[in-house]
Amino acid sequence: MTPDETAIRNALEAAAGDRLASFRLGKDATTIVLEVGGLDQLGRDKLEIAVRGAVRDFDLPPLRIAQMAERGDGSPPKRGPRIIAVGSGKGGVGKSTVSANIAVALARMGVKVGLVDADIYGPSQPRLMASEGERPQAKDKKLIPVGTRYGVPMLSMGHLAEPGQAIAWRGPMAGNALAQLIDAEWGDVDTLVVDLPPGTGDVQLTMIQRFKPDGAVIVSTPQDLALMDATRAIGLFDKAGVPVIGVVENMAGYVCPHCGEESDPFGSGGAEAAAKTMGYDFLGRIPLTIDIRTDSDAGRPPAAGEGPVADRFADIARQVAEKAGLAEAASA
Ligand SMILES: Nc1ncnc2c1ncn2[C@@H]1O[C@H](COP(=O)(O)OP(=O)(O)OP(=O)(O)O)[C@@H](O)[C@H]1O
Repeated sequence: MTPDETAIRNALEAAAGDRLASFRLGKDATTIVLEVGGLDQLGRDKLEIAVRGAVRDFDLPPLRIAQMAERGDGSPPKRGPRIIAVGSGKGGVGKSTVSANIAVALARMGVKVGLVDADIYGPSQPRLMASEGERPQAKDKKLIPVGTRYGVPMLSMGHLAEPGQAIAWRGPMAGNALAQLIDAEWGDVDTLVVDLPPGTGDVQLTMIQRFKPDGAVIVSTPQDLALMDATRAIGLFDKAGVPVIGVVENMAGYVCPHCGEESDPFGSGGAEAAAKTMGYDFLGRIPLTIDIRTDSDAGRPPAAGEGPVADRFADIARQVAEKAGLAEAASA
């Protein structure tokens, strides 16, 4: 395979995921076969558009795209655990903190949940879940998730990179590494909480299209700017046909470490109002507290403990479970 062909294949895989049945670069034609079983017409059209877009910048002989429906019965393709994606419009709003704590709270409810840190720019889950420095083993070319003391097996881009090394993933490379994290040996895990990279660019869109999350949770701070960004994040999931489970407002209200009084230096309620205006569910509000930061930095997710913050995460997780149909999974 020439290097060019590898690049084209990577781009195709990033766009089509396991829907790419075959690809052949001939002299007179570029033949791409897509597996479209279980997709409706709109889904098929979107897939083809994504594939055409992915190879647009390559100088190729004319494209010949064939669609085949091996699973012609309309059943969805066989896949692993269901995916709950956690996204945000911009960085630093606490998306990773909220993802980790939702996963821990779900595990406490009895959901068989795993955590994937897809944040290629700054993977922080190993620190949050006290699994820094772990290296996942592999079996039959599949990664085996790292166990954590919170009953949530996990995999992170941070586990794949050397500690302290900056990660400069290019799109297709990131897509392939992420695929390894999701398509891992998850055992009896039936739900994956996936902490997406912050923002709403192409990397995020490609990931969402490729891994087709079953639902999305949006994390936002109360500030206006963050809210506008959150709106963009919602738009991104809408565009990809991923149902938005709801919005979590983080860093809402400051809880004084001395007297426990809650004040609102950045305002609060903005995310709730915006979510409701747009017709999305509001899942809850997490205050800004020193304890959340210090405990998180020390690898102790507040949701694993007791107290008001743990209760709030439990409440958010309960709603996520209900809305994503995980409750039956937990009680089954
Ligand atoms: N409710 C909170 N109270 C206090 N500190 C918080 C809260 N939520 C998050 N933090 C702190 O804010 C910082 C950023 O949080 P986090 O890494 O979860 O954000 P993120 O949106 O995932 O960021 P990034 O874009 O870097 O991935 C961390 O130091 C975290 O401990």
